[in-house]
Formats: sequence, C-alpha cells, structure tokens
Amino acid sequence: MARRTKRLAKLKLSQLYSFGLCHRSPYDDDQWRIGRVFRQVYVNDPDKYELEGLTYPLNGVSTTKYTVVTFVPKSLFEQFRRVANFYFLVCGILALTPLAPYTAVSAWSLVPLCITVVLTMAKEGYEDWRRKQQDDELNNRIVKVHSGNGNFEETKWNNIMVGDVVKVEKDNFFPADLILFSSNYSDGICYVETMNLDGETNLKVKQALEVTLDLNEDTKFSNVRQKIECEDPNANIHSFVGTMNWEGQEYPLSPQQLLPRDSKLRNTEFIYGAVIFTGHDTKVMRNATDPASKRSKIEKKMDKTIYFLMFSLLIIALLGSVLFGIWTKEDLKDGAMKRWYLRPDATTIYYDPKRADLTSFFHLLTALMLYSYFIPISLYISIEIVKILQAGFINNDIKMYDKESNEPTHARTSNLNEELGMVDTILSDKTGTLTCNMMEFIKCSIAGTAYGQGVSEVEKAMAMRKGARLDADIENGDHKEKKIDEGPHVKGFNFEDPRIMNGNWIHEPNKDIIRDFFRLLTICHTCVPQVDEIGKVSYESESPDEAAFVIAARELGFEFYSRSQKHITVHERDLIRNVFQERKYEVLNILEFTSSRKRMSVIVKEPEGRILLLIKGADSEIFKRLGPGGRKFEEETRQHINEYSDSGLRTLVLAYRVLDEKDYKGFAEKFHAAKVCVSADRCVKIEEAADSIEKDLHLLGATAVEDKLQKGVPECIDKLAKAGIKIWVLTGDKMETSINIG
Ligand SMILES: Nc1ncnc2c1ncn2[C@@H]1O[C@H](COP(=O)(O)OP(=O)(O)OP(=O)(O)O)[C@@H](O)[C@H]1O
Ligand SMILES: [Mg+2]
Repeated sequence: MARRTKRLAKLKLSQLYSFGLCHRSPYDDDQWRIGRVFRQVYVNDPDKYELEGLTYPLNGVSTTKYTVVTFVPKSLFEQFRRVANFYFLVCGILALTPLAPYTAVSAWSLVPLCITVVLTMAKEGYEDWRRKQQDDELNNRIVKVHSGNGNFEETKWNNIMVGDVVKVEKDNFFPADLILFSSNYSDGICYVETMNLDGETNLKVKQALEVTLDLNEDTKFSNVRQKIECEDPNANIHSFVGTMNWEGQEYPLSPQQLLPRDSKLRNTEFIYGAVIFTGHDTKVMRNATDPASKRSKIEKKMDKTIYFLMFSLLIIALLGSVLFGIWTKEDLKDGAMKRWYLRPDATTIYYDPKRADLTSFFHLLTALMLYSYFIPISLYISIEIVKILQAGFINNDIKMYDKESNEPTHARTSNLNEELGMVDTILSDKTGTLTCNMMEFIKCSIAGTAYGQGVSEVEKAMAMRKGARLDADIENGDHKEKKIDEGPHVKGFNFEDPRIMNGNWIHEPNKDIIRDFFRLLTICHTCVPQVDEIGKVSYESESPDEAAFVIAARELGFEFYSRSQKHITVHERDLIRNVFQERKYEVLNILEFTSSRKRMSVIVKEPEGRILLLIKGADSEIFKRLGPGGRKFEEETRQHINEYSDSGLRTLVLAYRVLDEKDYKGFAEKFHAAKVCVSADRCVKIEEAADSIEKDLHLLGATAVEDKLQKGVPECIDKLAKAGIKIWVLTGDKMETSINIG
C-alpha cells in the first residue's frame, strides 16, 4: 500500500504542471501505433514501473475548455475574434483619447461592449463549470482496488493507476480500460452495455482467458504478478491487440477481454480486471473531440453584414475627410477663412491650420467614431436574447413532448436553433434507429425448398399500395393483420409452416439437410444462454439476428443449452422416443464475424467424432466459396434469397464443410500462430488463415429475418420528404433488402 501511495504522489506531481495545458497524453499520432505492441503493463507490481522508467497518465479526466488560469485570456480572445467586438473595442479606446468628437460621454461608449462581453463570458464560464462538475462527478466515483495482500479497498477513480487490479460490481461503470480476469460466472463471462461508446443497447458478452478464470479474492491477488503487453492507446474501440504472460506462457488478448471505460457491467454480479489504459489514454477519451465553439450560419452571415457596414462606414468617413482636407487646403491658400463654420476653436486640439493633410487624417478618426453607431452593437445582444427565448419555446413545445417516456424536447445549445430550419439532408443509421432491432425469424430456404408462410411488413405495404383505391380492401387488410397478431407469440419467432413445425420435418424428403440446417443455427453464433430456475433458456446476444436464429432452432426442437470456452451443449428432441437428448460439441475454433468478412464460422467436433466447419454469412461471400459438390441447391436458393430481399427481409446463407484430421491440424497451427503474433499484421494473418479453410463448402440453405420499422417511422420520413429533406440511410444489409425497406 505504501508503495502505491508513493507512486501515486509522484505521478500527481509530475502531472500537476501539465494540468490544463495539455489534455491529451503525449502519444498524439494514433494511426501508426494501432496494432503495434508497445505498452507494458505490470499487473500488481507497482515497483516495476520505476525500474523500467515507465510513466502513464493518471485516471482523472478533464473535458473543460478553460482552466482557472486560462479562462480570462482564452475566453477574451474568443470574444474579440468577433469582428464587431473588436471594432467596438478600438472605437472605445479611441473615444477615451482627445480625438473623440464628443466629450462628456466618452467613457460610456465602452459600456455596451463591456455588457456584451461580460455576459457572453459568463455564459461560457457557466457552461464550462458544468463540464467541470461532470468531470468531478466522474473522477470522484468509487471503485474497489486491490491494495496488496488480497484486500480490496475503496478508492476514487482519480487514483487508479495502470496495473491496478480492480473489482467492479453490477450496474457500475468501468473506471478505465480493463482486461477481464474473472467474474462471478465460472466460465469468466460478463455482460457489458456499451451505450455510451457506440449507442448500441444490446449487451455484449466478454470472456476472460481460461488461465485467469479462478482468480478471486480467496486465491489472493497478491501472489499474481503478470506482464501484459498491448497496443498503444488509440481511438479504435473495436480493435485491441495484446498478449498476457502467465506462468511463462504467452496468451493472446483480443477485444473479447477488453472492458472499455464508460461501459457498464450488466447481468453480472462482479468482475475482476487489470487496468491497462487510464484517463485520457482510454478508448472513449481518445474518441472525444475537444468541445468546439459552434457558430451558426446566422452568426457567420452577421459577420459578413458587419464587414459590409464597416466598409461603407469607411467610405463615408474617407469621403468626408478627403473633402475636408481639400477645402481646408483651399482655405489655407486663400488665407481667408471662407468656411467660417470649419474654423477651429479651443476644443479642437488637433486642428493645425498649416497642415491640411494632418487635419484631414484626424478628421477621419473623429468621423469613424462619430459614425460608429452605423454598426449596431445591440445586434448581437438582440440575437442572443432571441435565441434564448426560442430555446424556451422549443423546450415548452407540447407537440414535441413524448407522453410515453415523459420527455420534452431539450435544446441543449441555443447557439444553433436556426440551423434546424436549414437541414437539407439527414444521415441515419438503419438497424435500431429506423427499425426496432427486434429480429424475427420468418422464413427459410432449406435444400432448395422455401418454408415459412408469414407475410412481412414490406409485403403488406406493397399489397396495400396496390389495392389502395379500394377502401374496403384496406379495412379488411387491417382486420387480418390484427388477427395474426393476437395469437400466442414467441419473441423473435414469427415462423409458421406445418411442414416442419412440431417435429413434422422428419417426414420431409430432405430431412437430413433440415436437421443439419437447424444444428448449424444452434452452434454457429456467439450467443450465450441463460437458464433460469425452472429450466427455461433465454439468450443474450451481441447480434440480434443470431438471437432470432437460436430462438427459431429452439422452437423447432434444437435447443442451444449451454456454452463454455470449449463446449456447446444442445438439447435435441428425439422424435421417436419424444425425449430431449443431449449433444455436446467440442468447439475447436471460432472465426469471428466482422463487417468486412461478412461471415462467421465455427469449427466443432461432433459427438460422433467428425470435424465440421459451420459457416453463415452474406450471400456474396458464401456462394463464391461453395465447392463443386456443394452447389446442388444453388439455383433455388438464390431465387429464394431474391424473393426474401424483395420482401425487405435480412438474409444469410448457411453452409458447412467436413474437415479431415490432417486439414484441420494444418489450419489449427497456422491459426494459432497468427493469433499469438503480436505484430501489426496479426489481423491480416488471421484473415489469411480463415480464408484458407472457409472454402469447398456445401450449401444448406438460407434464412430470412424481419426487422420491423419502428412506430411512426414511415409517417415521419414521409413528412421529411414532403419538406424536401433528403434522407441517407446507412446499412450493411443486402442492396435489394435495403431498397425494398426504403
Ligand atoms: N452474425 C452474423 N453472422 C454472419 N454474417 C453476418 C452476421 N451479421 C451480419 N452478417 C452479414 O454481414 C453483412 C454486414 O453486416 P453488418 O452487421 O456489418 O452490417 P451493419 O452495418 O451492422 O448493418 P445493419 O445495421 O443493417 O446490421 C450483412 O449483410 C450480413 O450478410
Ligand atoms: Mg449488423
């Protein structure tokens, strides 16, 4: 504990002077360090850092624009970047000199400017103070940290250091980027909500390495000394490369073990983890951009107007001064003052009757001041007040109040109100934003036969449009819709086909392929089952599509029951004896899904001893990998996929391959070597290894899943379209599917 305190004190001192001057840690250039193993973390071994000369930043974060020291100069600078403010400052200063055309009220010309500047600075300061409070709230949160000899003590987030072992409890946020060691589940999984990072609401499953699984308070963390090597801090939340040295062996670390700061522990009592990135090094902070001063179009336009006014003012003043100069010269030549009203008196100090040019110059300065009301300083104040009032109106608009969630609109920054009226294009995510992200298994094509009699929303809409002129038809349609919805309904499953339901599939001609199809759905995924007291299974899944698949398989008699690091257990209905039979598959490898791979596969050993590669993915990826003997149903399947995408359904193609011992051995070696490789081309090597085995596939069929549009989306888009607003939607779906949903 004493050592810890010493290190903490040192770190704090070393960072004190950089406080407020540099928010980012010294590694600025993220790009070249991604994937490079550079950082060394000594878990539970604070002495090592000093020996190796490593310093990492503290965990406290600051997101403020200003600090106490920089507030006045920095915000003054911001203020006087506004042209008008600067102009009035110059005029105000000149007005204090004897050049001023007016005397008694000279000082007053600075008053409006001061009011504007002080008010705006106060607003800035207040907003920054709010940010500071948020930071403080975060930095002072409490977490349990290992303090030597197996005890955990409560500490503020602020005081956490790289290499600390922390214990995070249910529904709490992770204080820094952690490597998961163990959790209350025996297989070391935990569920994480990454809402604050990527806005996704579905839980992600993280899994500890097998070697660290049984670390807990009883086995005394004090005996644990490990070295973790990993990539340098970077902003990429989806990637992580590292290795852990455990009792002399190297184990690869992946994003599966990374618990990022600001995500939340869910459905899990507690986890233990080691801190690898702190404070501004964490992924989430690396992603944060500095709070920018936003300027609306109106403000920019106002600046232009003011430039124009200034220009006119200058012309007018110049004209006057030049004429004044010429006339003065004439007067001087004549020697007699023709224009008696221009004659100097005691108050005009700078009137030099002998130098017309000088006189004319001073006249110019005076004129500039005299005409300065040409530029309305009140313009900014009026606009500021108008905006604040507008924000009030927006917040109180009953039409923008949602009764269900009891949420009114909230104008978070009044600076940008008028921009709302100038939107001409909306960029939107599709899944989960426009659609419900509730996938329902509705159809499938197995061995060239299409199953599933359900009607998708898109099909209904098309039918409605065709018969739109007959009002009666629409009413009928509505009736039918209601009737379908009334039946007993399993969430995620909207499949109806007597040919394969209730065990009838056994009478189908291609029953073996149907069985393999559903077996694939129960095995090839990354869902995690949760069994409650009465033995009912529910699933947690990162991908809602996969949840729909395992639910569908369960409804059809293939129940995915449990998962450990090495095994997947399935309960299959034995149709002859009508009992559930357990099948245990040994999981040899998982070749993960990524958006660029557009597919995922698992390699398992069946109870009978065969080694299978099971794969599912986008049609574009799977069809081209089919072997010559595996293309039997290709024609029909393609046809069905086209029909499904025309109905706006999300499709995936399923296939498998039987591997012989030798093939698999060769692959396994290559794959392991790629995985523990710590250089930047690790991903490339993994990709190559995967590519080498995912070929010569046998086609099984395809699935079709429906993701309904959220309530009100069509109406909303319709209104936006009528207002002439273009809408761009981002999706990874098949083109036809997206077009038809569109
Ligand atoms: N779990 C999965 N297993 C195998 N392949 C998948 C899986 N999920 C998606 N795919 C395939 O990969 C492609 C890309 O999917 P991805 O999830 O990256 O898209 P996305 O950008 O998330 O789009 P959306 O938001 O609509 O899901 C999909 O078209 C699909 O064919
Ligand atoms: Mg997706």
